[in-house]
Amino acid sequence: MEAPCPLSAKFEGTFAYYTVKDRLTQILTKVIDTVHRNKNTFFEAHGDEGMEAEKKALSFFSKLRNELQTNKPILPLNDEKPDTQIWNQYLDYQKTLLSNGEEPSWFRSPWLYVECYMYRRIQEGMLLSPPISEFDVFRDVKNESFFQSQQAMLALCIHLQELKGKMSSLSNDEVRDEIHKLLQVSLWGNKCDLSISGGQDNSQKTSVLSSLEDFKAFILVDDMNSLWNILSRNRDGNTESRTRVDIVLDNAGFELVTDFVLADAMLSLNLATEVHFHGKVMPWYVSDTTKRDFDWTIQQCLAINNKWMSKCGQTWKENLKKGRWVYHEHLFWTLPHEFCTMAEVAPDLYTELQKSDLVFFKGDLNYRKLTGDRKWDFTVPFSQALRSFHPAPLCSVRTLKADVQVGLQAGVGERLSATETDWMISGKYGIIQFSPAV
Ligand SMILES: O=P(O)(O)OC[C@H]1O[C@](O)(CO)[C@@H](O)[C@@H]1O
Ligand SMILES: [Mn+2]
Repeated sequence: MEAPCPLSAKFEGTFAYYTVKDRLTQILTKVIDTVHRNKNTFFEAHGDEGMEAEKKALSFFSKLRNELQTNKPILPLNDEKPDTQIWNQYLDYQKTLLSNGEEPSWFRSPWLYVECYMYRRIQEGMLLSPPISEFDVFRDVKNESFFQSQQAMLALCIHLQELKGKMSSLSNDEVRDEIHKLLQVSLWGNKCDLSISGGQDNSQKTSVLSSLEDFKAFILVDDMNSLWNILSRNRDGNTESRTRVDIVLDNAGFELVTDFVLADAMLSLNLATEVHFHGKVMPWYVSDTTKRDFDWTIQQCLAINNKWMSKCGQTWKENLKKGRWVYHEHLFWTLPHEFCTMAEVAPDLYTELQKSDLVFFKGDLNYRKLTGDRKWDFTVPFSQALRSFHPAPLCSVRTLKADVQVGLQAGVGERLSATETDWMISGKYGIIQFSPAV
């Protein structure tokens, strides 16, 4: 079967249209404010050169915002990074999809492409403004969101330490229930992204643990039992066996801490022997995790004046040191490509994922890339929408913030659409959706 067409702002009135029209502009405006607000920092670090660079970056971003608002053609990139050519080739490819000499543009091209492109252009703007090129324009909001959700993180860290304290006395069923709880925490942690909120505070203020039962009704696809079948193998099996779990990370802040807690529990409860994390090589979709965010978060937890949380930070640091946790970077995660092209575009990454026993894909954007961000029917099987992307058994853990969803039972999507117009974009609903390797 042919894949349906990609979502795009050319369909007026859709969420894609609204995102390109309003939310992306709002995010660019925030970027401009942030660069401006950091003027003194640039001056202190680089003197007049820093001031010049700030001006340069500001004029770049204002021009970019204008291109977006006036639906200008998508331009090739002008920097010299390992992915520059790939982006420019992708633009050429997008051109081949159009007829009548039409050019790829913000409101006509696929939403996934233009939205990713905006973040890559922000990166280009910084790269072309030395000496402030390394400045992460989203750093301040990411840090802020970490501090805003500290109470919720603390509750989680206490829960984890208590769990570890009693784990030797837990039955298999109890271990399963505990890991299912932490999976759900990691799912609802995905509500906290700063892209859907246009960069506004969207942090978790209360403990999610106590609300899990109430939230259960909002999990539209619950494949947790399939995950347990994989994870419990290590626990039942002989001590020689290895179980590698990969987590393709999404947002820093509260969500990242939920992922750390899940990863820690999987190791502690003997469900996994190693956890591999995959982060972004550049600031991405406002709150996505970069290496700096990853290290910074662990460091913050470690240094905090609270014994439960600092114990967590300490363990996580040791896990990294001992190779039980491994951090990976790959530029494929910040390309506009659907994941079904990974084997061709990034064969090394595909091979890496093939080594895994279970790959978690956190968040909405990963789901859009898994399914190609296309207008699939709600009941199309997940494995079909993946279109031959099957490096390993995989699982999407995502709250719905974009209008793409597959693998629902017949009638569910229609029933929700009839009663709640925003069910696909509000973040209220979630999925834990599994696909075995085929
Ligand atoms: O952090 P997540 O869960 O990938 O969400 C990113 C957000 O950005 C979008 O991709 C569009 O701005 C939404 O679909 C989603 O709300
Ligand atoms: Mn994100």
